[in-house]
Amino acid sequence: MSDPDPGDDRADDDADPGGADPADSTVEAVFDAVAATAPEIRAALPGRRVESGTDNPSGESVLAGDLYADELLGEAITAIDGVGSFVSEEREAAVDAGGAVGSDGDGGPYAVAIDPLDGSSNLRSNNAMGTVVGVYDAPLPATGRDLVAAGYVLYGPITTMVVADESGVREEVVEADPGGGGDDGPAVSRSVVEADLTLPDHPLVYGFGGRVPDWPDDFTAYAREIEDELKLRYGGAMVGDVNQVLTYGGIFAYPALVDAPEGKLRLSFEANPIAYVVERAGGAATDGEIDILDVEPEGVHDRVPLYVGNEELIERLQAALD
Ligand SMILES: O=P(O)(O)OC[C@H]1O[C@](O)(COP(=O)(O)O)[C@@H](O)[C@@H]1O
Ligand SMILES: [Mg+2]
Ligand SMILES: [Mg+2]
Repeated sequence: MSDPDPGDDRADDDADPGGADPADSTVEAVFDAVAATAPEIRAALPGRRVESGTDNPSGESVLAGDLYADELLGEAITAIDGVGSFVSEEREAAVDAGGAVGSDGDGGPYAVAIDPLDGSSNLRSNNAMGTVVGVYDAPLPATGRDLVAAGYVLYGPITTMVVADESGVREEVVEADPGGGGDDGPAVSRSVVEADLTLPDHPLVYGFGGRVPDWPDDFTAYAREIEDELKLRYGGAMVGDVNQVLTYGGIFAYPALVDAPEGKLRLSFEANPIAYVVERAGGAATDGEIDILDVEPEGVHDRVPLYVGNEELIERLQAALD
């Protein structure tokens, strides 16, 4: 990962691995590819707000926008040297991208897991959504402890990309470069707007998914306390709701539900990458009992309850669910 310089404009084609650790240059290339496709995905959304007619492996209806983002990201990420496998919320099986994942002693080839469009039901209502990315140094399914980097793009009024690795968390603004990219594909301009993103100490906001009558009693009791202390900010896209927590401090949850104890969000594509980002930013993440990053998956499409935010709020939550 390059040393982020606040305010420094970066072009998608200026990543120079030089003498850097080859594993790090792969991570860099993954986020270069994600940034490069973001303006294209955004530009393609207006005509893709309709059902595609298919369901994904989680049994959810797939929109044309989900499929388009999946195709574009799949092409860009599988083309990267050092990526051995590509796994998507929208695909049943991993795509072999060449190279046995985790076979290099010092890192890589990596497995890249994506949620191409997170919160895509917001396409119809024109609200925020995003793309979630996890870079694992192990074949999937794996625990979040095998993540070497994770991040997300947020398609809000502006497009931002948050990237976390061992060294910390940064936020960039990503824009289509009007100069175009020529034969190398689309060019983007990237500015680091926050080089060391950390959760504010004093929490302000909360957002909890699912229907209140479907919440277990212990979570409902916790939520009643939180409602007295923080402001509700829930937009129906995990990426947007978590970004509010990272910006203002607080807690986001898609809890275990009475009839769905595993909640809604997917461990490999959503919960692990988001937990990694929030923990690197100084926060905490749990499934209600243990750190999300320690949850052992049985399959790549496993779901898990997710609670992330300021450490003190997550500790209280765990005590409330005991
Ligand atoms: O509509 P609900 O039940 O509030 O669910 C919202 C949650 O579902 C999701 O949209 C699931 O993600 P996908 O859109 O990628 O399936 C999350 O982003 C969000 O937190
Ligand atoms: Mg999602
Ligand atoms: Mg999705």
